[in-house]
Amino acid sequence: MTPTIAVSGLTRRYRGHVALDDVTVDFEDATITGLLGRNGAGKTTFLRILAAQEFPSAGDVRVLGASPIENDAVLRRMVLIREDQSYPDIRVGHVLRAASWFYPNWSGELAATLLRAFDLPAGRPVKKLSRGMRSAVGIVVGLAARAEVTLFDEPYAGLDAVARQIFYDQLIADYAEHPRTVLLSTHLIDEVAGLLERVVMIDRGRVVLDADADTVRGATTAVSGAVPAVDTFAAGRPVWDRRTLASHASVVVGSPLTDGDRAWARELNLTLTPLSLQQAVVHASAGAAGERAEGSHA
Ligand SMILES: Nc1ncnc2c1ncn2[C@@H]1O[C@H](COP(=O)(O)OP(=O)(O)OP(=O)(O)O)[C@@H](O)[C@H]1O
Repeated sequence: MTPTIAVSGLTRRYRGHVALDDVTVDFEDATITGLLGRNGAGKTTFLRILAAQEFPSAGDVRVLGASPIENDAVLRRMVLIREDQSYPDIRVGHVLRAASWFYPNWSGELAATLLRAFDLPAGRPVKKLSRGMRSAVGIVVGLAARAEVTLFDEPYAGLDAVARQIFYDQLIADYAEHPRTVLLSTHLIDEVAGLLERVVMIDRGRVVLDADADTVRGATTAVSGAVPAVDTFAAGRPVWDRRTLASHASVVVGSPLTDGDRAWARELNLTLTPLSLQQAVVHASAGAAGERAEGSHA
């Protein structure tokens, strides 16, 4: 089956700087993927290229089977909501009406529900809204568009914790009824961990981790105890972090543990602590980057 988004060899250079470096990645239909990475990693550039708001220096991008560039038929089936989304000087209700004309799957009912949930005044000019309220308008458009490809780039600037939870709840509820390909770029990994089915981490323009979210979670465990016991247990496993304090050691093991491993850890008096998705992703990407560096030296 053709993937909803197919990216191959994508590179984006800005003068001397490489923002995306030979990225090859696919996204299937009906998946919520977290697009993760540090500041300046290349996430926004990647999403903007998918939405044809930015152009590749090299490589190929297909969205819904075609190039999105100047392709109205594709662009109407995708939505990109950005953190710094700007709107013309019109009222909230007009923004929603314009969006309803553009997006063929637009749900007026969902837009009305979201407007109420975020307590947004339809008659107020967007320019007079607070920063968080402006973000909420973006989220209303992004969800009510029900676009087959839904891209959110850190969409919650200024949104308080309650409003962010409304966003997550509404996204998951509407996605359950109308599955689509969702990419969510975020730094709040643990906050969205429950939503994510897949994580793709970009580091300095390259994909350093692409995995099922549950696999990443299940594959990373902190193991701590007496130094010799920890070292015995960790021998032969991928170790992504190691700290020692006097006779105590703590390592992050980056491979899944079997029941036998757990029983052995108990015998060795070790403490096993599963990592949160955020911690797991940080270690997994550092591990992957390390392997990449070793590979390049080989
Ligand atoms: N128009 C541009 N001109 C020059 N450099 C750019 C341009 N747009 C992006 N870059 C550079 O490309 C790199 C990737 O930027 P990008 O905005 O994609 O990162 P990001 O992962 O979204 O970061 P953040 O999490 O901080 O939003 C950065 O080094 C940035 O400075």
